[in-house]
Amino acid sequence: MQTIKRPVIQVSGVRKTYGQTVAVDEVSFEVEEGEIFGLIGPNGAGKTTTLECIEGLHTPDRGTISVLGLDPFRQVYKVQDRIGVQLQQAQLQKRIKVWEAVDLWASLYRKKAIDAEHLLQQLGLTDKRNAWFMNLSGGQKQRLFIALALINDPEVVFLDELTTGLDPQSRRAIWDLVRDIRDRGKTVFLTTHLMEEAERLCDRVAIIEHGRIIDIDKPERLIDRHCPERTVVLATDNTTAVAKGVLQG
Ligand SMILES: Nc1ncnc2c1ncn2[C@@H]1O[C@H](COP(=O)(O)OP(=O)(O)OP(=O)(O)O)[C@@H](O)[C@H]1O
Repeated sequence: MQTIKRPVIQVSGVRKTYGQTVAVDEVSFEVEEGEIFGLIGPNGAGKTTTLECIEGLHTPDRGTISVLGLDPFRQVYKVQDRIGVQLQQAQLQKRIKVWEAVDLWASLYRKKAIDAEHLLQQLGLTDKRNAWFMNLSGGQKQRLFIALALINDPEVVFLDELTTGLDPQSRRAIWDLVRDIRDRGKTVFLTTHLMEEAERLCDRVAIIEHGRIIDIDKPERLIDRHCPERTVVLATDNTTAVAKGVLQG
């Protein structure tokens, strides 16, 4: 018997503009409990704007968003307790130590945080607990961001361009960690511009271009439809092959 999964994120007819710029328009999709859902598109397509509307950081001009049955903008505190959000590099001080960052983040939540030492161990950061943030490698920084996003034991985790700039080995290590998060029953929503990342990691993917969703499906079906030749080109960071067609237009 097939289990019916409940949608944990519902986005319906969302439009968001910045002055004259229409960042996203008529965006609709649902993310099911326990899946890794990817939003893929080229630079400027509207990925971050969509993500930030779902996180409650922006209010859409039009349309509705529900996260775990709550309005992420009006019920921001209730939602924040139940979601984990990946930070961007510039949001951590250079001279904060790994354990201090984890301790600080744990203190921001009303509910009891999960065991920080265990979390650092799971993410391979125990040896780095006394290191300054600025002295971590790119992959270690991203692992720390994942640790911070998991500190409140969230039901839904949001990751924005998590592996951009990482070498292939670090990227694969991060993918394993993201799969672990899903396998522990959490829902993951991520943005990427790498088709390879979407293909290897995501259960379902939405393609966004010029602010509009053009297709949603399992990655292998999207590749069949949108890049049947599977022509590959080098991505902007020169490390990963991406499928032409989806990202190159
Ligand atoms: N705060 C802002 N003010 C004005 N325009 C913005 C703002 N944020 C985003 N935009 C514009 O909205 C559009 C969508 O941007 P967004 O950052 O959502 O795209 P993206 O797909 O995440 O791009 P990237 O992959 O480069 O991060 C772009 O044209 C961008 O220039």
